[in-house]
Parts: sequence; C-alpha cells; structure tokens
Amino acid sequence: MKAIMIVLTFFALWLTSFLSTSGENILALILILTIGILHGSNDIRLLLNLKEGLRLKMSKQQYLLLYIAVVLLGAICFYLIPLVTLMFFVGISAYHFGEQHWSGKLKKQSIFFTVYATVYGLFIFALIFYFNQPEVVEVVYDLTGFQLPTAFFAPFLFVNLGLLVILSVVGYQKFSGNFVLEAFYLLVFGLIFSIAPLILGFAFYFVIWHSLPSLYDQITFLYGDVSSGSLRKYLINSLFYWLAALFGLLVIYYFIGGEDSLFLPVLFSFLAAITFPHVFVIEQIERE
Ligand SMILES: CC1=C(/C=C/C(C)=C/C=C/C(C)=C/C=O)C(C)(C)CCC1
Repeated sequence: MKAIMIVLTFFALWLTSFLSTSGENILALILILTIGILHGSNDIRLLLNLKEGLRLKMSKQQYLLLYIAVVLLGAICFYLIPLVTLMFFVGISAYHFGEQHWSGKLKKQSIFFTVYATVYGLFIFALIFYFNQPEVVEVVYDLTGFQLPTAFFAPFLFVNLGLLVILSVVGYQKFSGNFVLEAFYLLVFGLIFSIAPLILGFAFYFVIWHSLPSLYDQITFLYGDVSSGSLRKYLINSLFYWLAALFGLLVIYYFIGGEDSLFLPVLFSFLAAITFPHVFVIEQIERE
C-alpha cells in the first residue's frame, strides 16, 4: 500500500509540472471534493456498525441529527471564536492524521500514542505551513482576522521535529515500524509541500496519504475485505452524504457571494466543521 502511495505521490508531482496555477487549483479541488470528502461520507454507517459496548443506543436518524448538530456547533464556534477554533481544528486534525499513520505500527489506547500521533500530525502541518508561509498567513488572516507573524513558522517546525525525535527515542520499544522508512516518508512530504502550492500540497497529502488508506480501513471494517463489490457498496451508501456535503459547500459559497478570494477560507472552514464529528467516529472504530 505504502509503495503505491509513494508512486502516486511522484506521479501527482510529475503531473503538476504540466499544469498552470489554475489547473493546479482545480486538480486540488477535485481531489479534496471527491476522495477527500468521500472518506468522511460513511461516518453514520460506521457508527451503526460499532460493537455494542462502544455504540450509543441511538437510531440512524438520531445519529444523523447529533452529527449535524456537532457540525453546526463547530461552524458557530468558528464564527464566534475563530482563532481558538482554528487552533483546536489544527490540533485534532493533527491527531487524526497521526492516528491514521501510526495505527498498526504503535500500540494504541495509551497516552503515548495520543501524544505521539498529535506531534506527528503537527509536524506534518508545520511542514505544510513552513513551505507556504505567505499563503498560510493570508488564509489564517481571512479566517480569523489574526496576522500570523512569519517568525512563527521555523520555531513551530523545529519544536515539533525535536519533540518527534525525542519521543521516538524515548518510546523506541513501542514501535513496530521502520524509522528509516518513516524518515523517508517525511522527506517525501517535505518535497511535496515545497514544490506544490499550498492547496495542492495539502490535497496530495490529505487524499493520497490520509483519505485513501482511511477508505481502505473503513471498507475492511464495514465489509470484511476490499473488493470491487465492497467498494461499490461503500460508494452507494455514501452517495447521499457526499452529495449533501457538496451541496452544503455550494450553498455557503453562493451566500458569501462566490468571491474568489474567500474560496480557500470557506473551503477550510467547511472542512473543519465536517472534521469535528469525523475525528470522533474514526477514533471509535480504531478502538474496536
Ligand atoms: C492546511 C491549512 C490549514 C489547516 C487545514 C486542516 C487542519 C485540515 C484538516 C483536514 C482534515 C483533518 C480533514 C478530515 O479528515 C489552515 C490552518 C486552515 C491554514 C491554511 C492551510
């Protein structure tokens, strides 16, 4: 799987050398709105499939209402306390990316796992931010009104790198992964983020390194294997939620007047709102 992901990453990077800036933006959007959103479109079914002990005693409709309530709550928080919500969003996204990457390679359900996964994810974000500073400053400003100082980026990167190295050394016996390979993946990520513009670099990581493996895990969890049959079932089951999410994004974009400069902030705040419940769902299935 990882070998396929490396090949896909280099193929994607090669492809971008033929694209104009708008072509790159369109490719990023297509990736995020198709595979990216899809990997969160089956959350209700995942919740319904949890084992008795982990499941809340709720019907599909109740789950759906709760899910929508959490999304709305996230959106309201973003509106009322944007900077705090953004930091929270980056924090739980970091954990979520790290959890996906390290599950199976590091013993779960321990504080060490939670801390390590979060620091790993923060390091990935620090790499994205470091190589795209002007764009990140702009998006953060549009989202929160806060002017991120450029002096933030290098320390954020090196503090997280330092923590990652220290934690890897301290917890060495807990890992079953190969650190040389892990360092190589990080180099590849750094390469992507330094070559591709912000939205495309993020899209490559989010889709190839997070959404595709997560889809694989979810399909295995739901149907026992990954085959054309189980993939078809997954797609049919997620179609409604996927279309609803896209429709929601379109409506929001329409209401803010379809302004180009607001597209990235809207896209990221939309991603944030739907990420909050999704992280909780995946955490539950990982427990199982
Ligand atoms: C890249 C980026 C940001 C963070 C994006 C995040 C945190 C995305 C997380 C997505 C997830 C976890 C999706 C669900 O699976 C900011 C801070 C908005 C600033 C601009 C660049």
